[in-house]
Amino acid sequence: MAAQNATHAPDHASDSVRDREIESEQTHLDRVYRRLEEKIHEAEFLMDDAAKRGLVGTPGALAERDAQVFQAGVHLHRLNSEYEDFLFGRIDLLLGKDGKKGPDGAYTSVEPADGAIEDGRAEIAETLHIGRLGVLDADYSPLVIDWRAPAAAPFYRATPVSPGRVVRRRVIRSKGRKVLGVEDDLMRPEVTATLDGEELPAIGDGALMAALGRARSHTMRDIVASIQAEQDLVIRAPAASVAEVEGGPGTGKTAVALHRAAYLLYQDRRRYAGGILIVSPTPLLVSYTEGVLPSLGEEGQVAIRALGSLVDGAEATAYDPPAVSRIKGSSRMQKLLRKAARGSLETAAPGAGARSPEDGRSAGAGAPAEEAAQLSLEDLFAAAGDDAPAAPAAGTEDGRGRRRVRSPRADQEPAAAPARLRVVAFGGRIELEAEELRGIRHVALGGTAPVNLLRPRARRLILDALWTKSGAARRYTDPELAAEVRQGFDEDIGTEPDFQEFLDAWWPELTPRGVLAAMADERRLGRWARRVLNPREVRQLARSLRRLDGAGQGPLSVHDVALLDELELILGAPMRPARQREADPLDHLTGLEELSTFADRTAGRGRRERLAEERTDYAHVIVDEAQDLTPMQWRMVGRRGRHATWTVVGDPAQSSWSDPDEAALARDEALGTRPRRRFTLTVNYRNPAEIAELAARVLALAMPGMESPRAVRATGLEPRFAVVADAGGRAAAEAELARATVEEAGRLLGEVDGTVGVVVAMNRREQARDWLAGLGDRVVALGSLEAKGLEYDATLVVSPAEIADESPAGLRVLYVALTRATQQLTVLSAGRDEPDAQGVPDLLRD
Ligand SMILES: Nc1ncnc2c1ncn2[C@@H]1O[C@H](COP(=O)(O)OP(=O)(O)OP(=O)(O)O)[C@@H](O)[C@H]1O
Repeated sequence: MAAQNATHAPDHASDSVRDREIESEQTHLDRVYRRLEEKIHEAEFLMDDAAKRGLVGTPGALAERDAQVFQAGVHLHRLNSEYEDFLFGRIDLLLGKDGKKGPDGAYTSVEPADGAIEDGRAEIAETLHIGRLGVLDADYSPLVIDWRAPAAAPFYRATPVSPGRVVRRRVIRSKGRKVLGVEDDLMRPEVTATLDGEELPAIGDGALMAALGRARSHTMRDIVASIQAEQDLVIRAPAASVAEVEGGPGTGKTAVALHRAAYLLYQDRRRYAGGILIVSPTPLLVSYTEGVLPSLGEEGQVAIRALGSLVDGAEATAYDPPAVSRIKGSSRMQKLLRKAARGSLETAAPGAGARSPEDGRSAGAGAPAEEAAQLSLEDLFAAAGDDAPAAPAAGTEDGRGRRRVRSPRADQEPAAAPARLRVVAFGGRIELEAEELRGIRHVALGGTAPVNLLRPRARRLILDALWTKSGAARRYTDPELAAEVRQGFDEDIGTEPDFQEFLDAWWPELTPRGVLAAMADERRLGRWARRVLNPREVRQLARSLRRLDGAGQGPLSVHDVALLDELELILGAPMRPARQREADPLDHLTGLEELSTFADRTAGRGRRERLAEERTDYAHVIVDEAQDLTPMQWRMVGRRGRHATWTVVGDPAQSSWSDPDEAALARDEALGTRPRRRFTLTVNYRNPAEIAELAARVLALAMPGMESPRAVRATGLEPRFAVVADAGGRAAAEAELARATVEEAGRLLGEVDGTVGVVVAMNRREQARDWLAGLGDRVVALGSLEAKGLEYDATLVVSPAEIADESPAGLRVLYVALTRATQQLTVLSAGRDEPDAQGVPDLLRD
């Protein structure tokens, strides 16, 4: 590790030395900005020149102008903004072993030359400044090295144990164009190093501690100035395979995942033009982290999506109780959904859950009724339902604007997929009875092809059956004539609008939402789920799907979204004209000359969002909090990375999924046979030791034998234990819990400058929001599962026992709740927590 191992020279430097050092960094930063201004002028000149070329008017000149305007425009966008901390680091290096320089103008050797240190003294041979983007001076010497360039690696990797050429690492704090301060770590404290004849001073208390001590806001900051060596190994790992990263709470897994995305784009922008997908467990974590990549100069090619937003047109807003989540997440659902999709064909009415051509999503009638209904297909065709659920309202128009079949019984729920077909041909009637149609459907559904794509096959089988029944084949013995007559027969019948209408009704195009809605019917679901779910599970699942209307519209849970995605696969997407992905100008830019600005990134946002939306297959997939993905979610995410390389970060000790073995199988399937590289992060940068130690007690219960990460700092502030006063009766106890929660949250607000997170059991989260509404926006109420990945200056955990009892994974969820605080933690116990005399709840006692 770098900084926590780095021997940091205590700050003996006097104020004047500090001021002098700040001034010298200011001089360098001024130079950088002067150079940036020159580049802006260059780009403006190019734009101007390009406009003039356009006046010439020949096609060649116009094309050249377009290319030039494009390039110059990209440059301008990229230069026109100032970053906070644009320049954030510096390393002072010894002479390299081979004296060779790389393309960025820096010496490439990692090891110092023999004789670089003599008698404990050394001369600094090279000083490199590290920043968010690379900037070359007019003579191509490096003014700033991009943090992702190879020459910047020693800034992150050097440790006192293996310092390489680095003598001093400096973190520079600046805002806009002003340098505010510097923090140094000496990698070779035993060496007296000089630069231009002057001894190298060490200023400040070390950059890492300064970064960790900062108050937290509601958004995550990048850690580019203080990435540690074990984290850097992950960030820069080759992307050829799967990087699997494990580490306890606060070890920087999320931060590392985000920085890795930026690094990969820098390394090979062309390759990652296919897009990088970052999958997060909750929308809260998405909004917490989504500012990091823009601050690193990257955004366009990266889509950060919550698991509940991975399917276009679906957005999870509802929660399932743990028992229902377990059913919906289990890989048993694959089989059930296949049966439900096929079964829905028999029960679905025309339009029930059928796709609307405008949006490709659901439109249709209400929930299927169980009763049969008589349908009449005027004149030529007739169909009757015997097993028949919903059909659209009589006389209405369907989603395609066509006339619908009518139900003669006005008092009845509109019904049914037609079960009988009657046509007139060769001067007589030909009928296919319910049984025959069922047989045809059965044959058509043979195999595993997507249900919606089997309709042409079913149509052909029906025409075959009608032809056979007509007896025409026997009448025409000349094969050529027979074929001709048959062709005419198919065309006449097949193009008849009523026949097509029959097909729409008998083999409607199913939508994922429609099938999900059909599963809300417990009796029908019971049939489909035979030998897959037990009756209790059937009841729980059906009940949870009653949130949806007949067309499947209504609030979805995060687990429903994975089911919709699976159904999309089972049903098959309707044929849509292929859309070409828009070209992204960023695809063309590589190397040190890359500069991007906030203006650039926000200007292109709309188009970039579109780019992300169109993608369903990515070049690299990063899964955050991977321990929580259910088997069905792994299948959903896996489909988005069939040709991707992967980075998977997680912590088994924080898993809220109850069957880790089943999830591991699904994960293996998603990652396939790609080679894997494993990394472990071992240092907790979030929690002070006092909080980490308390959390470790729950870890010992949740996962005996599992090691906690080592906390990097201590604050001297022990967690506080508060107890809800005894009150007679349930209502009084609830009121007392509310009062104590508000009081403790208020106390924490008074003690920290930044944010306070109040974590309660999931079924209390709305309640807790109401309780805390008057305390302002520094305080946030969270259900236990929502706390995942987030952090606050102070955390109040309300009733650990309630959280632990919520689900079979409750202890691990409690472990997550206890590890969210960067400074202070209060645990509030109620009666069921069985607190001792000091207020320590039973679960947290030593
Ligand atoms: N090298 C670092 N320098 C400064 N801060 C760091 C560093 N590494 C991690 N942090 C900080 O530590 C905190 C925890 O990081 P992060 O959320 O990425 O951890 P995590 O492993 O994903 O945690 P969890 O598993 O609990 O979600 C964040 O505030 C992050 O900015």
